[in-house]
Amino acid sequence: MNHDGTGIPGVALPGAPAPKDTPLVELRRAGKSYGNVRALYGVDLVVRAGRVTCVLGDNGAGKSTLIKIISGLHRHTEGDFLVDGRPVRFGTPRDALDQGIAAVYQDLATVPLMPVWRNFFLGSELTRGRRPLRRLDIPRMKETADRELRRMGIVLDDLEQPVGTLSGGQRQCVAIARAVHFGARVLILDEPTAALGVKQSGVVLKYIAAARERGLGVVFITHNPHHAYMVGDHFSVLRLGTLELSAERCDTTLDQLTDHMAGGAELATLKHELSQVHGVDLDAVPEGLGDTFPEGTT
Ligand SMILES: Nc1ncnc2c1ncn2[C@@H]1O[C@H](COP(=O)(O)OP(=O)(O)OP(=O)(O)O)[C@@H](O)[C@H]1O
Repeated sequence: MNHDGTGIPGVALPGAPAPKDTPLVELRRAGKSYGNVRALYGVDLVVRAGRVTCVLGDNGAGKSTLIKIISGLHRHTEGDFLVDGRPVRFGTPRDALDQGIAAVYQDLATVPLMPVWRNFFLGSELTRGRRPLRRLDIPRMKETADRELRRMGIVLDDLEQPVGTLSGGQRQCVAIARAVHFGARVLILDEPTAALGVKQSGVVLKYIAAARERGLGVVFITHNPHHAYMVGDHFSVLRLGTLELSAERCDTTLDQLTDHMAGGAELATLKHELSQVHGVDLDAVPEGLGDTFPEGTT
């Protein structure tokens, strides 16, 4: 059941949003091994209502493993995983969705040639009438999609336009609004700004803030400390499967965050290597690697 009484299976009942700062999801000394590979260990993380928890880390740091545990794709092999203070062990992503935990992945799982409203309800279509005369309730789907997008502050000229014609940022925003509509109270965003330009990234960051304003607990996975710092309330930096930094916004600066991401020693090595290359202006190399190179190349 979803909250508009449409009987959509597998969608969490939202109820009243939890008060701000309520812990929704908690990992305590959690870890995951794939056979002999210890991808994650000793990780403490709290996702709170009305707050954005940023998870940063370089390639292979364990970010995907962490979100796969929370979203029910993988089971943790060490420590505890709690939802609303109760230990859980999800078998499938459906179990996570039933608890209101929704992940929005980079590839978004949309059908590019289908209209926006149709993608909004993909897999959870509204119907009217009884079998064998049951059919899609197109007017209600269009009206609901329009209303929900507007509630998130997303105004599209035409919901009939194929989702493939939207910009990457707009598509992310539609996916966020969709997850919120279907009862998400914990929203996991897997590098939503990774493939976007500056302006589009700004649009997505705005809707991350909008989700927080609606009381959701947001987990924002990113390589980019600048994007994290613009909206984050808490920062967890992973390195080689373990937490290198866990800090509240008031306890860390953007420079410190960037430094943790870059790794001071690695930056020094890189600067040394660059100094051997003709034509590189070393004075222009900023303090952090995250500044120096586009996402995904550091
Ligand atoms: N299915 C798997 N089997 C074995 N090892 C895995 C598996 N998935 C991940 N790993 C290993 O676990 C470690 C963490 O990987 P993970 O994908 O969680 O990192 P990440 O921070 O998401 O990296 P990226 O930003 O590149 O996606 C890596 O060493 C990776 O090789």
